[in-house]
Amino acid sequence: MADSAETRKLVYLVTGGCGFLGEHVVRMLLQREPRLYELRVFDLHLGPWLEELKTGPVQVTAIQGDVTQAHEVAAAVAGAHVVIHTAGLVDVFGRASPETIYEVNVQGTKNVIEACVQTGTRFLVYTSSMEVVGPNIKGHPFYRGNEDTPYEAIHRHPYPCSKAQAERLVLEANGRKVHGGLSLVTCALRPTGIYGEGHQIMRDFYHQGLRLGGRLFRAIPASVEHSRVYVGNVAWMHVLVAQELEQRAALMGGQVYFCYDESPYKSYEDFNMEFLGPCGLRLVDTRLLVPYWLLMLLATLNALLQWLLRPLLLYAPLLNPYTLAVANTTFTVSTDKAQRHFGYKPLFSWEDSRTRTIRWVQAVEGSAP
Ligand SMILES: NC(=O)C1=CN([C@@H]2O[C@H](COP(=O)(O)OP(=O)(O)OC[C@H]3O[C@@H](n4cnc5c(N)ncnc54)[C@H](O)[C@@H]3O)[C@@H](O)[C@H]2O)C=CC1
Ligand SMILES: C[C@@H](CO)CCC[C@@H](C)[C@H]1CC[C@H]2[C@@H]3[C@H](O)CC4=CC(=O)CC[C@]4(C)[C@H]3CC[C@]12C
Repeated sequence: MADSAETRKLVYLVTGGCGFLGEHVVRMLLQREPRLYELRVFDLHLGPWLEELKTGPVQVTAIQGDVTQAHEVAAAVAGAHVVIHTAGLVDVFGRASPETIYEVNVQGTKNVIEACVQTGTRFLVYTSSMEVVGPNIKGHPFYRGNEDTPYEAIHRHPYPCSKAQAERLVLEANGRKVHGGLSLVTCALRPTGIYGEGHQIMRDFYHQGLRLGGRLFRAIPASVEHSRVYVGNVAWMHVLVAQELEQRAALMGGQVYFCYDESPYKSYEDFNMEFLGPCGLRLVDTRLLVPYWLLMLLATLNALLQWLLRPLLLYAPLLNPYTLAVANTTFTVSTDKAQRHFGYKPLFSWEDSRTRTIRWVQAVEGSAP
């Protein structure tokens, strides 16, 4: 579409716009939403890279704010046509308290919804998570499931509980009258494990491998498969949903969509090696030496250490009872609902996603751990 002033009339707000996913959503909007007049980037921690975005035709407004503060959210939402709500505390490592996780992920989402209702913003896209579904506390596998697959979604950990509550609030808000008398249209996207440029956990694994002499030790059987999705395709799905939500409100309003692409089903560790292998690391199979019960013991010791050290320092290793259980439970998605409902097709092929991620990891080598 031609870049002309009369086409540029929409105001978007991206909460968490400086996060791993949020930054990709911001950049994707600037590349793929020709109607954009103003892009508001709302985050607790603003990134310096935002400055470079202020030279283009779109007004980029950086807003340092806290989603737990209703008045800050309302001020950021007022006048926006679309809100993409990605802000959240993504903590399965015990860094934040359950109360804080709830405050950000649930109360923060309530604040976003109420701000839309009070100020008259009609379109809300929420970044939910596969964890709303599973793996559940019983370790039941979710094998090639879709949005309609029956599954006992029971959780205890604060993170999946908070995401499930927030998603439910967003879907229940669909159809509420907003200021001005029109209806709020909401939907929730459920990414599986996101990877790509900026993924902190991938960076952590890479630095762990460098510290261990170029080796990572397999803890999870290769047969335990996870779905993973490239961050660029997750960002693209967010933008596409936001663009289609008005025209297809009756079909898409109140719906959930898994985020998916052509990334292969593999165990979490084997999938990571698609990027870490070409960067010089190798995965050593130690499962004969380290049986699962010993892994559980190590994970439990990590949790105990975290609790004992908390008054002195934050000890938050990747391995804890929750992350081990999740990693050790198959969770794969096979669906085309997003394509059927709003014509989604991945923007990045698996080969392109892999190449981009490898290049990023290679660039990470020089960065501080
Ligand atoms: N990383 C993953 O594999 C997956 C992530 N998700 C969801 O995607 C969303 C983004 O996740 P990531 O980009 O991975 O995490 P991230 O931690 O990189 O980004 C979250 C952003 O939210 C901001 N934020 C946190 N608390 C805030 C507050 N009180 N007020 C304002 N901003 C706040 C952070 O500063 C950060 O920039 C989250 O809602 C997460 O639950 C869903 C599925 C998978
Ligand atoms: C046995 C351990 C040492 O090798 C392996 C530890 C791997 C874990 C750190 C990851 C395994 C599965 C990941 C989670 C999964 O991708 C689903 C997620 C969805 C989200 O919404 C946020 C991230 C996460 C919880 C993700 C976090 C890291 C793992 C637990």
